Amino acid sequence: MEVGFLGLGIMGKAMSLNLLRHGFKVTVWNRTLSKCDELVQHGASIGETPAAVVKKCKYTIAILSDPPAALSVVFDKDGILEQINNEKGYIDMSTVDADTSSKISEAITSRGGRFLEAPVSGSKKPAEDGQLVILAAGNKALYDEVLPAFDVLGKKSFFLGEVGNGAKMKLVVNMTMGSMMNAFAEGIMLAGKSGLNPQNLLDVLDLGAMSNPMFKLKGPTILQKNYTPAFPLKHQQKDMRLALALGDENAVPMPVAAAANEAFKKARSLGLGDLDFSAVFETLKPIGPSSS
Ligand SMILES: NC(=O)C1=CN([C@@H]2O[C@H](COP(=O)(O)OP(=O)(O)OC[C@H]3O[C@@H](n4cnc5c(N)ncnc54)[C@H](OP(=O)(O)O)[C@@H]3O)[C@@H](O)[C@H]2O)C=CC1
Ligand SMILES: O=CC(=O)O
Repeated sequence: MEVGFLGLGIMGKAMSLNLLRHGFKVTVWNRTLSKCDELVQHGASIGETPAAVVKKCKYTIAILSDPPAALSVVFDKDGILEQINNEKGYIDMSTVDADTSSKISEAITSRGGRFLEAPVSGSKKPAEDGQLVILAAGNKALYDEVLPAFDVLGKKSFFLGEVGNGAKMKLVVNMTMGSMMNAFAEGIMLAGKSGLNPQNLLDVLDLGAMSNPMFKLKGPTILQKNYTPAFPLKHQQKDMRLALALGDENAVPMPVAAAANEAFKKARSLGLGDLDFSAVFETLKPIGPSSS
């Protein structure tokens, strides 16, 4: 199977490598074109523009940072719309809001193309291991056709119906995750400041009802102050922002998520946006001379 792949960030690089490893022919494009070189060493071809990738490939997948990026590769010069037609399918796996996804869907389908949104749950390691959870919605026939690719990229794919449902599900999941990360960070800080050994807290949490892979993975790295990005904090804050807007539209009070969003915003204001989202822990430290 031949696929185009747009976006070689943390997720896109791991996912496209995974497709290559499993025998897919992959044509890659990235805004910073030099990032394609490593993929070429693993057998990928390069498309000079998103339009060139779509011209060459029946199916094109994208995973890009945010709504402006997702819209740009579709609508801008040399974008997808220049080559989309009734023989082509476009699959956007970026985390965006339902409105952005719907705009893209309308533009693609009005030119005869088929569209699927398919954001993913799972971070760098699950992407490397083909263990993502895929939250697809849109054209069901296209979903069925690209399942062989989803089976390589993920451990489970959901088809959630009309365009927008995948985006909404992803935002609900990440809103929950961002709130949990803040509670976890506060717990670790409180344990340490009140004279407990934070490692003991991790051990206790891991044995109880709150045990989960995220605490297991991020607890030790927070204690080591290792914030090498797997999921960049700026993207987690974008997801909180978009989830809060979804709450706004639906009149759902979300005080916990709103507080978590403020913490991520504070982290960004401290210059931590490119670090892992667990770096929100750093916002809990007093700024200036330490006090007891
Ligand atoms: N990392 C994670 O754990 C997960 C991330 N996601 C979501 O997946 C998406 C990608 O995340 P991730 O790979 O971590 O992000 P990165 O920041 O590592 O990569 C972002 C990608 O988007 C591209 N990009 C940014 N702006 C533009 C633009 N205006 N036009 C074209 N391309 C652009 C970047 O290109 P360039 O190299 O030129 O900057 C890069 O390829 C995000 O929506 C994120 O929320 C979902 C699940 C997990
Ligand atoms: O979007 C991030 C993730 O870990 O899922």
